[in-house]
Amino acid sequence: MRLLVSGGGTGGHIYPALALIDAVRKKEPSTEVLYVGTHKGLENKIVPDAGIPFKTIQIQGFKRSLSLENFKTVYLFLKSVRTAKKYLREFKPDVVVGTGGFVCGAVVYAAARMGIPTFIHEQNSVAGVTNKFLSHFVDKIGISFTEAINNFPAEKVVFTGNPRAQQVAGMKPSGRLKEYGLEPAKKTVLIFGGSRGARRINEATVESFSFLKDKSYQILFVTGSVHFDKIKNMIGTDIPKNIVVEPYIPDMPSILPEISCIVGRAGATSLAEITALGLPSILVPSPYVTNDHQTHNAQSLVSVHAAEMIREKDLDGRVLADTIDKLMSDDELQKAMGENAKKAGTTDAADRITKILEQLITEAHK
Ligand SMILES: CC(=O)N[C@H]1[C@@H](OP(=O)(O)OP(=O)(O)OC[C@H]2O[C@@H](n3ccc(=O)[nH]c3=O)[C@H](O)[C@@H]2O)O[C@H](CO)[C@@H](O)[C@@H]1O
Repeated sequence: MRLLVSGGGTGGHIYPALALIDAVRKKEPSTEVLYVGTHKGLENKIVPDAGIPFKTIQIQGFKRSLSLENFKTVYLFLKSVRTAKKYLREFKPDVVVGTGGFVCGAVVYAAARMGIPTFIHEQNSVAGVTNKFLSHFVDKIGISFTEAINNFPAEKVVFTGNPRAQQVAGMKPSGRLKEYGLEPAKKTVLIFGGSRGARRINEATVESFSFLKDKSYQILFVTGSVHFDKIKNMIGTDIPKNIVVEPYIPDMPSILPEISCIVGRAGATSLAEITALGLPSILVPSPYVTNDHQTHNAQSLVSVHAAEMIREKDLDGRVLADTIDKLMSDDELQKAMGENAKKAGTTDAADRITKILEQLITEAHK
């Protein structure tokens, strides 16, 4: 298969794409892949680091208010469609996949206009702007929450789940926590604010240190690369012995099976990982995302007693520490929440999507 994938900006759009590429390559080892992103998004580092051929186009998102910048956005969109068409003519993909973010808007739109089979994946319960736009042009749409069907032409929609879930499902503890100076034998709480980190979660975590410093469990606190220096300065040299602070974990799936509880945002790809492994979680949805979709994501787990939710407006060090401690002091509760999380997961998304791509290619050759 010749597979062109585009998606970017944040990890939540990139890791599902990489998981899908991984699955397609496992099934068809001769598959040729090209990934198209921007030089500004996280994909500019994550994709080349994964050894996947990578090309960039320049694009930017629309401002919600009427502004001169929007004229520049339209100009860049039309220019990026031309660049995308050039890449498509050179690479000659059998199928083009978009996993969200502005960049895939231009690439998937260009492919559809050229008559190449197209598929988009929506990770969230409420669709993003790019996927809503693209839904009018693509052949098929994979969703990860049944509610998302309302955002799209129903006849194109297939429930697939998130391919990242399949990648992490069944992974076993590997002892990797040792590399971060943690003790694999101890229970570990992982705190992180999505792929870019979250200022409020970081600040509340630093405030919670004084309440958590003498606990029997340990904490891996991941700040997000851009926040790391500031947080390190805020903490100073007085880091409690049971807490390790890191900017970013490049290979998150390898450490997740050793984690007892996750504290984080409610990004859809993080939730796919949490449910694939059956982990209890404490979720602080970002209030800054389109249509408050992270609260919807979080509620899907809270409603089945798989997660606790703290609204960002209610978050401080004391609330965070108390919520963590309540969960970490109750093995039965951890177990029950973990089991409920696992029941909520779908772990064959990559296989389902691979099958759809194969069908699209077969139909195109008829
Ligand atoms: C602010 C924003 O727009 N967030 C959106 C973004 O979140 P974001 O990019 O934060 O995505 P998610 O929380 O869904 O996923 C984060 C991904 O990054 C990985 N990771 C994270 C930290 C780290 O140190 N190492 C690492 O590998 C996680 O394992 C996970 O695979 O995309 C999601 C999926 O469309 C959306 O639901 C979110 O609302």
